[in-house]
Amino acid sequence: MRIDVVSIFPEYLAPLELSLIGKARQDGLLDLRVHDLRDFTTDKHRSVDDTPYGGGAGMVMKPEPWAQALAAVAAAASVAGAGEAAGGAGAMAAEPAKPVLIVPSPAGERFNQALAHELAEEDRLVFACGRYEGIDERVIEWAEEHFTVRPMSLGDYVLNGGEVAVLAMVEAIGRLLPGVVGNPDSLVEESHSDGLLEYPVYTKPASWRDRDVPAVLLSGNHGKIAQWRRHEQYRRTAERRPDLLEAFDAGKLPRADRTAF
Ligand SMILES: Nc1ccccc1-c1cnco1
Repeated sequence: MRIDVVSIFPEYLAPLELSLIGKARQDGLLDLRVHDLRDFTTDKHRSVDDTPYGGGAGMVMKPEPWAQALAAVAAAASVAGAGEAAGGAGAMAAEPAKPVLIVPSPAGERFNQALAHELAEEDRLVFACGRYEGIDERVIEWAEEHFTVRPMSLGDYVLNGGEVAVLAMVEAIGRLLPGVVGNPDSLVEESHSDGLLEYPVYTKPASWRDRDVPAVLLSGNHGKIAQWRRHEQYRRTAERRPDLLEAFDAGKLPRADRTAF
């Protein structure tokens, strides 16, 4: 997968050089490139924002630098994509699909684990990090010609820009790519992997500050352990995220199991 990120604070994305995602990049499992929006300005002040039409506080990001940056990214990525799609010299180059352009925004669709899995299937992703009061809306309209545009929110709260959201989304997506996580089994029993919260985990010592590990986990009875873990998932989800449990009430949770909540 190739990921391009455009930001006025490229150094904000430095954490993506670390740990799991950093190693995936070194191993060639993820081609992630960060671009400075100011490199696509033409004035001596490298300005990227201006006052909003209609008045109001704050500044709006100018359209032209974004169009220049996104067009450059689309062109660069499509050259790479076309090469792959062509299957080598001589073959007819297949028209690469339009990259997905994710625009982090409080006004976007809600990002979740299902979307992380969906986006992990894409060949290319482009992230546009807005700042100030946002990006001139005409950029989003123009971008539809070159991208599948998806404004996306991490949740109902306000950030100062899209970079933090990109860090979270790239980690959530990147870790799902083949070969990135050492043991793929560990991706199966995580919170939200099956729509429920994960069960509690314990390690040595078996007794710590007068608190004991649940006896079933020391029993060696794998059927009982699996049953206990599943029950804990439902109990936790009912307690902390009843909204998620609705989907299970509808189809996944046998009624008999509801007696415990
Ligand atoms: N508040 C924001 C401001 C700028 C870019 C993204 C966001 C955002 C994303 N998810 C929640 O908020």
